[in-house]
Amino acid sequence: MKHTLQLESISKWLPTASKPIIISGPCSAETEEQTIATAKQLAATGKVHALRAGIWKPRTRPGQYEGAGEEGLKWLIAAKKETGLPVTTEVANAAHVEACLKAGVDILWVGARTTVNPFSVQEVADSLKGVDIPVMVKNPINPDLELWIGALERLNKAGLTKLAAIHRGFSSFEKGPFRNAPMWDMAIELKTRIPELDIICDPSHISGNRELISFISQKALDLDMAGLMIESHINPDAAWSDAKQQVTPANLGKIIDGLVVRTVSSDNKTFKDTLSILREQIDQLDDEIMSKMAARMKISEKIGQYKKENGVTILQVARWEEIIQTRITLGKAMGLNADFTSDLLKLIHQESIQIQTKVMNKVEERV
Ligand SMILES: O=C(O)C(=O)C[C@]1(C(=O)O)C=C[C@@H](O)C=C1
Repeated sequence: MKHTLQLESISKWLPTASKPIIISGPCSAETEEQTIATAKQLAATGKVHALRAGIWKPRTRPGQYEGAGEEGLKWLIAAKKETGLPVTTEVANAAHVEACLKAGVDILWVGARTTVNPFSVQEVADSLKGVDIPVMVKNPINPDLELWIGALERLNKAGLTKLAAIHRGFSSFEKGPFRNAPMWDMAIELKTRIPELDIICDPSHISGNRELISFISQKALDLDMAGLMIESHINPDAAWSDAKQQVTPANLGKIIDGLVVRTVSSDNKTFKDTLSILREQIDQLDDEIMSKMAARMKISEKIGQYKKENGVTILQVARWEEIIQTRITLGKAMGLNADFTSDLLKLIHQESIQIQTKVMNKVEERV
């Protein structure tokens, strides 16, 4: 589906920010002192472009710290006055939006648990009609790209053009090394479909663990994301929410210093020439892969016809097992990753079955 969003890039609405844009601050604004002290230390690093803090916290189970509420907005604005940093917080309904606009919050974000619900997103969008404020939209907790895009569209339809997406990873029942599975292909697909949309990565929520923040951040920058939203706290271990994933402002500075910022292209002539030679080689190989693939499918079609005439089933589990095992071994010997070979073969098998299904169901024309 084609998506036409009217967008203004972050460089227009955070003019002081150079790539990567860094948004940082505590998971939750806990007290006025903690909010202002964190903001001051962040500003002192000279590396942060906006201050974040959660005021209303959607928690999985009741009984956890659910945020300071409207009172916290005052602390955020006080921190802005002290540091000059624009401030941003999460909104989930019209009342939150109204309170933020009244207080003078600069940027809003819609959280993952809100993006999943079109009613809530619509409520936020409606309450922002006629207001010119940047809004960042976190991915929904479930890996549904259409829902993510749909939320951006709802806001865009309400007249908001200063939009960005935040990639914070996806919830899953199976627990992997990350708190939220990054599913990078989802962010890549979003960027491919809407190239003019800036994406900010939230390595704190993806990792759930401060040790992995550098790794995730670097990966995000190498996928050409516009910036990072990283949680920080003056005393992370004592944080009232998400303690394990927060870093001190000083450590945030170190993480940022350690990142390699690469550009999408280079003006270096040797680089350009070499890249174009290598790309030609890839074009050539892709041509060969495609024609081999087409030839393979033709044979599959013939097998389908032959099976049809002999009343034999399409699926041949033993043969397929044999193909998987031999090709994985072969691929490994050639330096190919076993998962890659297996995924590729699965796709080929699906298509092959599809082709044979068509053959089987084709009604022969009578002459
Ligand atoms: O060997 C066959 O019987 C085929 O139909 C070919 C093929 C394949 O594409 O390799 C397709 C379906 C079967 O499950 C197994 C293998």
